[in-house]
This record gives sequence, C-alpha cells and structure tokens, in this order.
Amino acid sequence: MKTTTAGVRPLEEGIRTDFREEMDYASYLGLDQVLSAQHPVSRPEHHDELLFIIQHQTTELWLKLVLHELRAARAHLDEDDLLRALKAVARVKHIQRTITEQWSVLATLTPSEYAEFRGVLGSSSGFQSYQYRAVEFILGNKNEKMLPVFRGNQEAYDLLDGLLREPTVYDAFLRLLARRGHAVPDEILERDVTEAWVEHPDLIPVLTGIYRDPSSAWDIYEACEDLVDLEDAFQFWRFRHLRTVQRTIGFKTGTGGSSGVDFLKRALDLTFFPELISVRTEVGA
Ligand code: HEM
Ligand SMILES: N[C@@H](CC(=O)c1ccccc1NC=O)C(=O)O
Repeated sequence: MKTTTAGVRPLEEGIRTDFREEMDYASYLGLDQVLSAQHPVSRPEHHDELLFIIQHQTTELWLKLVLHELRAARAHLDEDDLLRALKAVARVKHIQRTITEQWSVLATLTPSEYAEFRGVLGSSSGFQSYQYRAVEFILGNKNEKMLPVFRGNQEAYDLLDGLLREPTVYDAFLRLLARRGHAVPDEILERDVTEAWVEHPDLIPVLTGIYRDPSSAWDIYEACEDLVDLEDAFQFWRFRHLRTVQRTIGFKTGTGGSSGVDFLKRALDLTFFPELISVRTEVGA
C-alpha cells in the first residue's frame, strides 16, 4: 500500500538558483521597498496595526490599477475603439470585486482592538485618499472643494487638478455616441468638464431608444450595462466600507472630522451615470 510521506520535492536540474548577478522575483517587484513600507505608529506596536496598514496599502495598489485602466478605457473611447474600452472596464469590475471582498479581512478587527490604537491615527483618514478621489473624478463625481485637502502633497494635488479639468469616462462615452450619430444634447458635448455630472433629462430619450431596440447598437447597449456594473461595484465597496466603519467605531465622529457613518451614507445616494438609471424607469413604461 502506498504510504503518504511528508518528504521533500527534489529540485529539477533546470531550476535557476543563482541570482547574485541578475534580476530575480524580489528585485523585479521591488519587494525590499514594498515590504518595508509598513510603519506602525502605535507604541508598543499593536498587533492589529499591521492589518490596518496592509488593508489600506493593498486597496491603494488596486486603486492605482483602477485609475490606469480607466484612463486607458477613456482613451479607447476617444479613439472610437469601444470594445477595447470595455475590456479595460471589465478588468476594473474584477478589481472592484476583489477590494470589496477583502473587507472581510478588516472585519476581523474588533471595536476593542481598533480602539486600542485608533488614537495614534490623529486626523489621518481615508477621506484623504487622493487615489480614491481620482477614481471618483474620472468617473464624474468631481468636487474642486476636495483639492485643498491635498495642498501639502503637490503630486496628489496635480493629479486631482488634472483630472478635474479632463473629460470623464462618461463624457468620452457620450461623445462617442454623438460621433455614431445619436442625438446627444449639445449641452453635454459642450459642458464645463470641471463640474460634477448632473442629470441631463434630454439624454434619457437617446438611451431609451437604444434600450428599446438594442439590435440597433448592441455594443453601445452592452457598454451602458457595463457602466452600470461599474457603478454598482463602486457602491458595493462604499457599502462594505460603511458597514465596517459601523462595526468598528459605531456612530463616533471620524478622525477626518466628519460625522462618520451618516456622512458616508450620503455617498450611497450619489450616482455617476444618472441617465443610465433613469432609463430603467422609461423602458417598458
Ligand atoms: C476600521 C476601519 C475603518 C474605519 C473606522 C474608517 C472610518 C472612516 C470614516 C469615519 C470616514 C469618514 C471621514 C472621516 O471623518 O474620517 C472614512 C472615509 C473614508 N475611508 Fe475609511 N475607515 C476604515 C477603513 C478604510 C479602509 C481600509 C479604506 C481603504 C482605502 C478606507 C477608505 C476611506 C475613504 C476612501 C474614505 C472617503 C469616503 C468618502 O469620502 O465618501 N477606509 N473612513
Ligand atoms: N477615519 C477613521 C480612521 C481611519 O479609518 C483611517 C486612518 C488612517 C488612515 C486610513 C484610515 N482609513 C479610513 O478612513 C476613523 O475615524 O477611525
């Protein structure tokens, strides 16, 4: 009878083992920088602060990729390459699902554990996440009142100031629709892109026409549904964040100075693409 042995798997002849003179896994990934970028400030160091830091840093790394892909999607839309834009959006949706799922790790931080080191955080808060703001801006939730928060960080300020002045992914999508001959209102095509998006009622009939006859523009119809997926996924992240906040600090005031849960709740009422929601009221009405 074959017995199970703990044993040791022999290394194959061809496996490389000498990286004294060439790039290896750690040097390619810059692991010396990445794995030495966690600096707990609690003294003595609290066991759970590493979790708190890594949860944020992994989210920020994923947000860096989200921004990279949304910039690419916007560029592909500007080049009328809708399918290539949708491939970038599809990747973003998977990233969003990943960062939403990882809330389950932070949810293992109990209120008592968090209270033991929350004090060392000072006024720092995720409210000051410039990559989160950048993703909100490129999707259309622009707010120039956010920029002063980043006066002390020129790189962050310039990133957000740039995105504030650029068209959003939705602008690029609607301009593509106009180039395809759809009656996108001029007020949209000529809008001040530094402003937050507000619903344009005259756009709804254009989208209703597509939703009532998808065969007239299947790729546009699919793109609309993908944008709604993107918004849903963003809201799911906001909701998981809100639930995590509620379970760790209840209804305390936030370190960033907000009312906390009630302030976060109001973000759930926002929508990046209001007309794509309103069209659902019209279809089948
Ligand atoms: C124990 C865990 C957490 C607590 C208690 C918490 C609490 C809060 C609170 C109270 C706010 C409102 C602003 C303020 O007054 O501070 C906030 C905002 C925010 N937090 Fe967290 N947070 C936690 C984890 C995270 C994590 C892991 C991230 C990931 C990056 C994050 C990202 C954000 C963002 C982006 C905002 C701004 C949201 C908005 O403006 O709507 N938070 N957080
Ligand atoms: N605003 C949070 C503090 C907090 O969560 C935080 C602090 C420093 C860096 C990131 C944070 N995450 C999200 O806000 C609180 O009120 O406890």
